Amino acid sequence: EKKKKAQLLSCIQWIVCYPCVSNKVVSAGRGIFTLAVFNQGDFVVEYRGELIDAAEAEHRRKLYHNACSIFMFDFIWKRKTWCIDGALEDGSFGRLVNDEHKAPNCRMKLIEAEGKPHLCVFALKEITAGTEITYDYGGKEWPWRKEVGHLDFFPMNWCQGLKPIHLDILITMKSSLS
Ligand SMILES: C[S@@+](CC[C@H](N)C(=O)[O-])C[C@H]1O[C@@H](n2cnc3c(N)ncnc32)[C@H](O)[C@@H]1O
Repeated sequence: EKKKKAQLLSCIQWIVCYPCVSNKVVSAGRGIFTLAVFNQGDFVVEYRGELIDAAEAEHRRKLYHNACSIFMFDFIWKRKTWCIDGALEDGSFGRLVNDEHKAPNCRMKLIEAEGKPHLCVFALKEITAGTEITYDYGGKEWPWRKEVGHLDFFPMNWCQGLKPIHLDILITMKSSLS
């Protein structure tokens, strides 16, 4: 168990954040690139933030600018909608991983640890050093997939009314990831 936890922590330190220039759309903003090799199935990074319920998430979406709402990750856990609010610039990397729906190298999974849900990114295949970490944000027609190019061109409030994401794999772990 200790070894597993140490591995998870060191994985996180292998990741570095650069302004994103490698994405097809230059204005993807920041992206997360790995400095080390990840193998298929490896834990890569956690999408960290504040765990809130659906009512609080709805309330915050009304208050937040789109640029903050985009960091609110809705998901279903124990038959209810929950949200990890990653709007705060807390220096964590998971919230900065960009979307890739055609050939993502990672996927998001829901992990339950010590009775709480955690959103964790796992490698779908071997990822070589220097590669941008990406996962598929899910079903929505995200504006950048239409290659619009910049957040300023996105319609107002397009973040509101997004459907929660069903993450189909649930792993239960005893120890916390933090
Ligand atoms: C959760 S944030 C990811 C981190 C973001 N790149 C940043 O710099 O803060 C989601 C935002 O990143 C941008 N983004 C994510 N994936 C993208 C992609 N494939 N192409 C263009 N922009 C993308 C969009 O502006 C989106 O609103």
